Amino acid sequence: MDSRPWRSALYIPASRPRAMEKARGLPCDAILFDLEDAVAPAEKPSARTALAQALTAGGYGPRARIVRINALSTEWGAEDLSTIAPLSPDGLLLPKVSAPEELSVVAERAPGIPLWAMIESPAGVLNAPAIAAHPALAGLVLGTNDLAEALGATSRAGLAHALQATLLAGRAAGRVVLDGVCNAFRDETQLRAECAEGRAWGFDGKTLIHPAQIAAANEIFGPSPEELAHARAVIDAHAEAEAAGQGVAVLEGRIVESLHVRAARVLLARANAIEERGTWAG
Ligand SMILES: CC(C)(COP(=O)(O)OP(=O)(O)OC[C@H]1O[C@@H](n2cnc3c(N)ncnc32)[C@H](O)[C@@H]1OP(=O)(O)O)[C@@H](O)C(=O)NCCC(=O)NCCSC(=O)C[C@H](O)C(=O)O
Ligand SMILES: [Mg+2]
Repeated sequence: MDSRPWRSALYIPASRPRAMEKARGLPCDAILFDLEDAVAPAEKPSARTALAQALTAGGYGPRARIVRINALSTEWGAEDLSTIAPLSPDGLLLPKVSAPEELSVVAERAPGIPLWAMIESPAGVLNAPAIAAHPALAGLVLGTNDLAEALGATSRAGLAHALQATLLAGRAAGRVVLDGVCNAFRDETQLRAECAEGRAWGFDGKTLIHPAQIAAANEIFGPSPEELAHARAVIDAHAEAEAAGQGVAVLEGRIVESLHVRAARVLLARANAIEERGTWAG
């Protein structure tokens, strides 16, 4: 079982060297180095070079280093791929994926590198099951800004069906699925509400745009002390029932079956993986 946490995935425009430097000390689970929409056309070549230097220099510790390249249909995509793939990032994030064939083209040119797909168009959502099932795919990332524009949605509620359909597709294929960003990066209340909703729906974590958003995402997508205590109690109660020859236990007025024990073990394993990250020093 892979217990790697994905609570917080921070976008960093590769055109911001100070931000790429700062990320070496930030407690996010993943860094999404961006060569796409956060980088202006005139800055694309210099951002690509700066990112290659940052990846070569290293120092990102246990944070997953995922690079969002420009689509291969753009004038920058091919060079992004040929520059970044040899540096063995932990993943390549492809924007605006609408069909699994787009993954195959990249997988052929970057064999062995896990691919991530941004689902941020109506076609992407409708084809999410086939995209999620692609053998090179590690995870799906919701692009709620592009999706809202394409759908004409003016609230997160208007995106709910698309978000949940993507989550369903990702889960059916056993992939990591990350929620979209909260644009109001100084609004802690809105961020916490989105994180709580995303976690309740089943997302593994949230994509972020500012370091100030990391703590809330880590807290809300990570197991709470109460959840951990409950998980241990579930395991103990089930073990006691089993020792007494019963298949089902009762804890605090609720039944506990083996599926609850499985879920409790997953939670404890994730908590251990988070703890093992220790101090987050580079
Ligand atoms: C939103 C920002 C432009 C704000 O930047 P700024 O005004 O510089 O913020 P601060 O002054 O508060 O910064 C404080 C310090 O934090 C560092 N910083 C800021 N942002 C980041 C970051 N993302 N990663 C790492 N470090 C960061 C600053 O350098 C300051 O450091 P220090 O010098 O030590 O004080 C900016 O946050 C930003 O550019 N964010 C990322 C925007 C982005 O990537 N957007 C694209 C992805 S969102 C998207 O498109 C998803 C999807 O495709 C969709 O369709 O939805
Ligand atoms: Mg987008």
